[in-house]
Amino acid sequence: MADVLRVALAGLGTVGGGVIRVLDENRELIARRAGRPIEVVAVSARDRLKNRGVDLSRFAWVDDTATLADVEADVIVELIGGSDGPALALARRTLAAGKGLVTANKAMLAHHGLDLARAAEEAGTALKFEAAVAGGIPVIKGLREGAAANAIGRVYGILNGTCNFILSKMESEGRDFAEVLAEAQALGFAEADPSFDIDGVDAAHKLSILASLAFGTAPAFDAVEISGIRHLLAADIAEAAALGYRVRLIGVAEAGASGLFQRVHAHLVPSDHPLAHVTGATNAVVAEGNFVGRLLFQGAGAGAGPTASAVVADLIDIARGEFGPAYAMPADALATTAAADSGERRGRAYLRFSVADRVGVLAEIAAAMRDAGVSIESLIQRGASAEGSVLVAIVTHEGPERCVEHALERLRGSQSLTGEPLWMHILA
Ligand SMILES: NC(=O)c1ccc[n+]([C@@H]2O[C@H](COP(=O)([O-])OP(=O)(O)OC[C@H]3O[C@@H](n4cnc5c(N)ncnc54)[C@H](O)[C@@H]3O)[C@@H](O)[C@H]2O)c1
Ligand SMILES: N[C@@H](CCO)C(=O)O
Ligand code: NA
Repeated sequence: MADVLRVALAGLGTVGGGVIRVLDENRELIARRAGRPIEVVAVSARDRLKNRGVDLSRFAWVDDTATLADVEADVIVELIGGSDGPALALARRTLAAGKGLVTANKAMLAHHGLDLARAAEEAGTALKFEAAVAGGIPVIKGLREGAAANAIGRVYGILNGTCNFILSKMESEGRDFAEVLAEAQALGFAEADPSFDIDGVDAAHKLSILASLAFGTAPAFDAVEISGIRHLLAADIAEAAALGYRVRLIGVAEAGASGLFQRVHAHLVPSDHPLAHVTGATNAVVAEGNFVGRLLFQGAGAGAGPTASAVVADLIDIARGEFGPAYAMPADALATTAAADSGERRGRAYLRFSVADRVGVLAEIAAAMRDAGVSIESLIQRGASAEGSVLVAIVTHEGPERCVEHALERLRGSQSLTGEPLWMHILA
């Protein structure tokens, strides 16, 4: 083993800048823990002249990011982002050259993780991605190593800091979604395309990685049912609070009778559940193991310091020679599992309708529920808006989700509805 672990770094933005700061500030400690110093030898980003507040003059600069894979380094750290394009080109070239790859890029892993894992195995090198899921929280290590003895029944959690920040602000300040979004973007943890955050795609990228580790299955991003928080109103959050719940965007993966079920959706979380108390950009992941019981991982899911902390932890593992297959078992041993039929799902639902304020509307909604076999637990109707609409919020008893779908189909096109109904699941 060489005396030094040589690192080349692609991408010098929020996370890349953070990695240089962590390696500088904790240099001695990291060298002692890793058994040898970890040295950045070369860097690459789009703009060489940009002031990043760190001294880059000590590193070789590489203009063409893909060729960073060819420099004399042991590990390439990819912090550019994007599922394809320069990040993927660099990742493939790095592994083909037999060098280790550390990445925070959940979009790339969700789409190409299996191929990259195979390439790493063929080359006998490391592919590590602790920073890609829940930033600084060691949840990849937790599932891959700490919980490795368990069959996992379900893994779920708050996987997107931007959405959780928005939902907590809506909750504490009673403001609507659009007002809070700009504030979240200004904080630097939103994705380059913030629709990835608010439409649930980023959380789905992360969920597909967690599910693979938890269930020993090939990552299956296309099988994740995805919806986001764009259509939530401050009134939904207030209704949820009145009913004893908080609203959180939850990614959940669960082994079902017909296959693996994966969904990202706004949920009502009972206010005594640990996830109800996770506020701001914090992330939290729960894993239910058959021997260890319920594990809760919680902490900073985004931001320069926490995310860089996870990147450097991966580098320390590689410096120690401690790495195995990327997904905890060889890529060819990962099962290809069918997506569970969502029609099998049972649960309780929160349904919100914007309706015209006139006679018979409530009866029409109640009839659609009755005819579809949905049992209503509670129903609240609240005040008229300027446009003469009122909000009707319904909580159902537990039952098949398919029945709720049928009820909503019956109401589609109804003159009584003044907007699209909103459906949130209630976390069990
Ligand atoms: N910011 C976070 O909190 C966070 C948390 C977890 C994971 N991530 C992931 O980490 C990665 C980096 O995120 P970030 O927030 O640091 O992004 P960023 O936009 O702050 O930085 C991106 C860097 O990549 C460089 N870059 C962009 N396109 C390039 C190209 N074509 N060629 C060469 N360099 C290019 C930019 O110059 C910049 O230095 C992404 O995959 C992101 O999803 C970010
Ligand atoms: N955009 C992501 C960054 C961390 O992956 C978030 O808001 O959680
Ligand atoms: Na992590």
